[in-house]
Amino acid sequence: MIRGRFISFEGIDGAGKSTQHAWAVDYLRGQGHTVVATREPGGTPLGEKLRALLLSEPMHLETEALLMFAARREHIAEVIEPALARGDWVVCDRFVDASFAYQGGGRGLDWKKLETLAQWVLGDLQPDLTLIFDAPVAIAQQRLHAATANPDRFEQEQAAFFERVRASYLKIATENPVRVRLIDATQTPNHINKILENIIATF
Ligand SMILES: Nc1ncnc2c1ncn2[C@@H]1O[C@H](COP(=O)(O)OP(=O)(O)OP(=O)(O)O)[C@@H](O)[C@H]1O
Ligand SMILES: Cc1cn([C@H]2C[C@H](O)[C@@H](COP(=O)(O)O)O2)c(=O)[nH]c1=O
Repeated sequence: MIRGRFISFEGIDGAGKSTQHAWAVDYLRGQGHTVVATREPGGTPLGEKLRALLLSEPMHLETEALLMFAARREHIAEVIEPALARGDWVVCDRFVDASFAYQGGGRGLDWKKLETLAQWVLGDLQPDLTLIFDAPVAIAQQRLHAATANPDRFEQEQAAFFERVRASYLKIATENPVRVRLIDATQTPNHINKILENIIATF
């Protein structure tokens, strides 16, 4: 059995990542692939319970990081690894880069602690392809405010927090030029669909 493929979608809140994630799942299914559409934090019954806590309850930044990785451990064991072993495509709305960008960049948690957690929880697992949807914070916040009546704990953060998260995503893109593709998310959804089609066809 040929191992499946693993694609993660990343970006600051409101950049338009979930819109493109939904489109890519439909597109890949239309191409005849068996696709597991999933997300983080979440993707398993336990992970979704942790997600509800993470998005609503105030907590220490290290507790936040540990819960993100606890949800991820469950997700990898229960969903991601079995799907890849079956030969399926895993298309995940956020993965480990979000921990570096949000808990590391946004909250200021020591990058080395995150690397230790990532080594423990992921081992050698990495997405085959990561799409980072990049937009200026002001544009992302405008989109978010237009779309969201009840912002969650992360969405309520100030612009300066998202500037740090965005800078971390840009650093991750620069440091991982093979795995990561940076996408200008200020373009129209249709234009971005075409860019994704090209990337998926050639990766
Ligand atoms: N390319 C785009 N141009 C204009 N508006 C967009 C674009 N992509 C998405 N939107 C709109 O912006 C809003 C946020 O989109 P979406 O939920 O995909 O963002 P997100 O990055 O996944 O945010 P979050 O991480 O908070 O879920 C939605 O109303 C969506 O319709
Ligand atoms: C995986 C992961 C996520 N987050 C944050 C980023 C977002 O604000 C929320 C998830 O909400 P979304 O609507 O699904 O984008 O969680 C994080 O801080 N760290 C992580 O590892």
